[in-house]
Amino acid sequence: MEAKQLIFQYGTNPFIKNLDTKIEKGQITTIIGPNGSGKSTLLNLFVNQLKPENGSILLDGKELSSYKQKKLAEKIAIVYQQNNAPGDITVERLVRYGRTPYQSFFSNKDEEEDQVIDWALSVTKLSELQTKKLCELSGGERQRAWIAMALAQKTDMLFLDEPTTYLDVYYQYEILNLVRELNQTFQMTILMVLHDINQAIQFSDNVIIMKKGRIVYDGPVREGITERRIEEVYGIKSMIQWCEQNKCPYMIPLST
Ligand SMILES: Nc1ncnc2c1ncn2[C@@H]1O[C@H](COP(=O)(O)OP(=O)(O)OP(=O)(O)O)[C@@H](O)[C@H]1O
Repeated sequence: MEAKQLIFQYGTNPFIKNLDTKIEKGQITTIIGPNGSGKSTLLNLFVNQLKPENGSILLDGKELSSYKQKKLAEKIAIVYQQNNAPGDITVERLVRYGRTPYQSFFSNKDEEEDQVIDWALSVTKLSELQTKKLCELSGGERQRAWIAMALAQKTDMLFLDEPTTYLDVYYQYEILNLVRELNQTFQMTILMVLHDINQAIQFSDNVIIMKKGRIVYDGPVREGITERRIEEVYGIKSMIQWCEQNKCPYMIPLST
């Protein structure tokens, strides 16, 4: 997936100007940046929820805007930070909604549909909870249910907008480990927005760093996150250290 010379504006002032980027197939790309830098805007442009003023977004070499909504839903699944559904809906029913793009008058056999639902529930470790209502789940379980629904769409690409917000550190890592597993086991292309820089380092191949609607860095995560760039983008001093156990760098914000 590729964005070329993208221009987008809210109201009259262009917010995103001549933005170019490429989302690498089969990799995990994370968008980071301060509040209001344009992370969700970019993600929403990539799923055709927002329309650019100019420039193009290509998906498999074809203009994103030329895809019918149903066809696009067979290619990209998205999990938002806050998802809405009636609390009394069961997990199984929610996950079944993920099959909507595939439903037609000549519907697939029920068995095939059930197999996909079972697969999505099992990957997200929700098989035992499938008869529970959403309102009876913990925050982490609920987020997994939304991911299961997205998986039921059977897409190659999974986009997530701040999937760990409102979760404690245990569930944050549970979700991020699941995302990594989906990437490694099923070669899903992942694009997500995260706030936590250390989680971005730990779980991504590539990072897009945004500030005020433009891309400051776009490339391999470990090369992109430097003390200098953290200061330039977030305005804070920091120290990047090496964690032997995780075999990856981590960023410590400094208080002065
Ligand atoms: N619907 C809208 N109408 C007008 N301006 C908007 C709208 N949505 C977002 N903006 C503005 O666009 C800018 C980018 O917003 P966006 O939500 O993409 O940032 P973000 O990096 O995802 O922020 P956060 O980290 O706070 O979620 C902000 O200045 C925001 O106020």
